[in-house]
Amino acid sequence: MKAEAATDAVRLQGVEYRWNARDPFCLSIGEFEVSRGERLLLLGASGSGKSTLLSLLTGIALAQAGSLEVLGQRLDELSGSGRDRFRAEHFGIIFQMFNLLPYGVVIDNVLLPLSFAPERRARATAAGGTESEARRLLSALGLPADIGQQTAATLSVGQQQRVATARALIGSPEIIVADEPTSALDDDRQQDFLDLLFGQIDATKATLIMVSHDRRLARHFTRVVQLTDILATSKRESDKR
Ligand SMILES: Nc1ncnc2c1ncn2[C@@H]1O[C@H](COP(=O)(O)OP(=O)(O)OP(=O)(O)O)[C@@H](O)[C@H]1O
Repeated sequence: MKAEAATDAVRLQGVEYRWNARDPFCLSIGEFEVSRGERLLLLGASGSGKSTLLSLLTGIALAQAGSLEVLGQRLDELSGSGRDRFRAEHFGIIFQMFNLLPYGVVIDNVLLPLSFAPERRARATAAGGTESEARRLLSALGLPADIGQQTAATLSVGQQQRVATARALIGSPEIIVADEPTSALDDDRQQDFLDLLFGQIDATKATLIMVSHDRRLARHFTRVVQLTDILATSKRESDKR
């Protein structure tokens, strides 16, 4: 479906999810909305369910109850392959472990999402060609000009993180999701990285949803939400007991 500009980026209501039926962990969200263009930081302790929530938002996991809409599209109305296409087209994802193809060269890693996302490919092509757009992003993220043909496995952690970020940004998806992308960096490099990321996001007006347990990042964002504050009331009460 066509994503309408008037809809929220993300809207959840009464969403429940367990990874498996016998697992005591259940993520249970009352209401949660993210407007388009927000830079949202979602804070929560380790194991509280932040990555699980990102898996639900991106359609990697499917909620067992409730309603979850992204850009006006209910994800449970899409088939598994439809959710995969929707994710590739509308989300740029920076994973906690980056998930680069280790034996692929940097340029191929950055271009990868375009194989599954015709609208993103068309935008990157219109911006001057897919390869030149990949190189522009790598350079804007502070990587040297000759890095494109290097294999991903030979990069430092900081370089891998920037390549993963270029891969998320290419073709200007509407929503950028980042799972603790700064956790491996010292304070100065965190600040550098966030400045570069925000600079690129400002240019495309994308929505940013970042999860972290590090509340010192809060000042960089337009809104900060504690995961415990969006849990369904019954779940919050049982956590207190
Ligand atoms: N792919 C998975 N399969 C099964 N269980 C999972 C999976 N991912 C997470 N879990 C479980 O879901 C619960 C919440 O984990 P999650 O990774 O969402 O928390 P988190 O807040 O992101 O933690 P961290 O900050 O340590 O990354 C944990 O009990 C975890 O073991």
